[in-house]
Amino acid sequence: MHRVQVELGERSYPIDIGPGLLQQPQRLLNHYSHVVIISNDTVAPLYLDQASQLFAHSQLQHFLLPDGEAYKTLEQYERILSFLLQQKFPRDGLLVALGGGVVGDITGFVAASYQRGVDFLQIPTTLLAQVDSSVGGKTAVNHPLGKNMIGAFKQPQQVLIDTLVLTTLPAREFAAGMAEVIKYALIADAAFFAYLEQHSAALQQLEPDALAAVIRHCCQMKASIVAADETEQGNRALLNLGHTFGHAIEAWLGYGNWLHGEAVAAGMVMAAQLSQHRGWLTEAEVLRIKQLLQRCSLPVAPPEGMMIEHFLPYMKTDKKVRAGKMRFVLPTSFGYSEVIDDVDDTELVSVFA
Ligand SMILES: NC(=O)c1ccc[n+]([C@@H]2O[C@H](COP(=O)([O-])OP(=O)(O)OC[C@H]3O[C@@H](n4cnc5c(N)ncnc54)[C@H](O)[C@@H]3O)[C@@H](O)[C@H]2O)c1
Ligand SMILES: O=C(O)C(=O)C[C@@H](O)[C@H](O)[C@H](O)COP(=O)(O)O
Ligand SMILES: [Zn+2]
Repeated sequence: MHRVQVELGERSYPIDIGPGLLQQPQRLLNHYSHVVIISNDTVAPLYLDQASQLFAHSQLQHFLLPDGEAYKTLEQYERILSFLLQQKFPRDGLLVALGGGVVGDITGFVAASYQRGVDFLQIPTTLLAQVDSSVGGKTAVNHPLGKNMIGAFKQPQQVLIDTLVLTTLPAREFAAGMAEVIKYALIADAAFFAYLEQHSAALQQLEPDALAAVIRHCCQMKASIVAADETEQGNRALLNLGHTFGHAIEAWLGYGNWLHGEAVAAGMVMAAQLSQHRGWLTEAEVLRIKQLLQRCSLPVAPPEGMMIEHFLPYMKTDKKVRAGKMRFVLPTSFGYSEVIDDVDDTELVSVFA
């Protein structure tokens, strides 16, 4: 087992990574008298029994959401709150998110707000959730007018990553997780990009050593970024590479039509093309990015029919907007990205017309 620590003073917590952790109750740091596991109707039949064994000494209940990004909504958030209130769930209880990023984000937001905050544990079951969404405390639900627009920062008490659960993950979902993995390489780690080029086939075959190494590396990178900037006042925004475009794609198509990771993949290519336009990346470097994404079965262009005028309304309400100006995370060299605030509509139209 590997442990990565997120250093946030009194809100610090460990991320434990290894095969079979769902069957190791001794890994749990804290014990609670009341526990509610929140999952969905795809993950629960696979892993709810195992996860329940972790809490054999607690009063345990579960709540299942319908599966999908389309249900990361205020309506489902309210359903969970009503359940907790009906069950008289106490303020010193523990909520457990068992699932992918959708379950994690909505459970985290409930944990941030139920009785002004209760403890929660992340048990991420997708690659995307294991390398990204379960770490760092961003929680949210979507709104038709914008992605993740309603939420809070709320750190979990612990993140428990059982790498064996990835054996049941559909290939398309694994690919979506690879988009966030490649994102870390483009933010700050060209050597990691080269590693991914060499190991993308092994990763898709779930080769245990490569998989554990990649999950650990991404968690370490995210833990460092979050420890330095918990609430995104500065460099945490780098984790948004590809998301300014990607979130627009998800919202414009209707949540769930493209997976989050797929939208981020296309968004990272758009960001790279903007960098090429500015002379920060060469054509060959943009091609290298596209080729790795394609080798991971990810899209490298926006959806058919989506033009820059469809992106702009969403991008103008992006959470990175400051003083009315859009800000973009762009690679300023290969394997290094920065937040850029002087991109205007004219440049976007000229690059993506
Ligand atoms: N909070 C953050 O920092 C952060 C970071 C990245 C993404 N996100 C959010 O995460 C969400 C995407 O997460 P996701 O990609 O995990 O999608 P998801 O939660 O929808 O899960 C993907 C699919 O896989 C299924 N599934 C989950 N685990 C499985 C398993 N082990 N075996 C079989 N099926 C399994 C799910 O039921 C679902 O159908 C988006 O809403 C995105 O905005 C948040
Ligand atoms: O943790 C972060 O910070 C991220 O930006 C990680 C992203 O992968 C994630 O999709 C996040 O939810 C996007 O941030 P948002 O603030 O634009 O919702
Ligand atoms: Zn993301």
